[in-house]
Amino acid sequence: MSYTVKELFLTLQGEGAQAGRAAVFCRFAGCNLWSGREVDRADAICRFCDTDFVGSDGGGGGRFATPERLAAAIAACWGNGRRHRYVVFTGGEPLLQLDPALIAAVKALDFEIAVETNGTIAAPDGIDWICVSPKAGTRLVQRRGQELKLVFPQAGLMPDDLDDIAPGGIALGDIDFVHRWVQPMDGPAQTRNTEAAVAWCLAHPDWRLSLQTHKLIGIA
Ligand SMILES: C[S@@+](CC[C@H](N)C(=O)[O-])C[C@H]1O[C@@H](n2cnc3c(N)ncnc32)[C@H](O)[C@@H]1O
Ligand SMILES: Nc1nc2[nH]cc(C(=O)O)c2c(=O)[nH]1
Ligand code: SF4
Ligand SMILES: [Mg+2]
Repeated sequence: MSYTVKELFLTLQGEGAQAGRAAVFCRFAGCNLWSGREVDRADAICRFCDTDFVGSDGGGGGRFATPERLAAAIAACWGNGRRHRYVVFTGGEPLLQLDPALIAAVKALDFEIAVETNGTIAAPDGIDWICVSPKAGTRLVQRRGQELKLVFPQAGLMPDDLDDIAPGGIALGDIDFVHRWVQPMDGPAQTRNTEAAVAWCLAHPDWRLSLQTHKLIGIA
């Protein structure tokens, strides 16, 4: 299988429980919830996306013919050190492309593997850190992982709606995550959304605030 990558870059994970950790970001092209074209945004299932994932023209992007070639590009992006290697597969929707062969190839180069997914596709085995960010109007297929990161507020998918599906603490029935975050929706109402997210966490201490810290400090 070949892989289409929008961009590859070394930065700090900006969000969630791994915020501040050095990581190679492998941003796959394409998503199942939006074409990525502005003309289609209003009709998309996911309408608030902050990311350009169309094509393969970003820094380090391209078509990779084999898992070994993509893994080698990820390792080159990291540099020489073999310790604490960390790759975050994102997109677009990474689970459209991330497969067992690529997981094995980056593992062979000593990487710990994380994924940022919308939760509509089951994750393959072998991923060390699964962050699911569910989207209103979709079925939550990937219901376990390390973190659940809800972009907030989303009409039709408030944290309460998840409780309705399966009440009772962090393990919500078969919805089972170690951490639960609300992340203010970036966009025109960002300030108001942040205030609302703070208020939510104060009233619901089982949820924590995730800020997009890379945006705060002006890195990718
Ligand atoms: C661009 S998405 C790519 C991964 C995957 N498709 C997903 O949605 O989880 C990466 C992360 O950014 C979040 N995100 C996207 N647009 C956002 C926005 N406008 N404000 C805050 N977070 C956003 C997503 O929910 C997800 O957690
Ligand atoms: N620094 C940084 N951290 C991130 N965490 C999740 C991101 C994403 O777009 O998936 C992201 C991103 O785009 N940049
Ligand atoms: S699911 Fe993720 S990549 Fe796709 S449009 Fe929504 S936020 Fe963007
Ligand atoms: Mg991002």
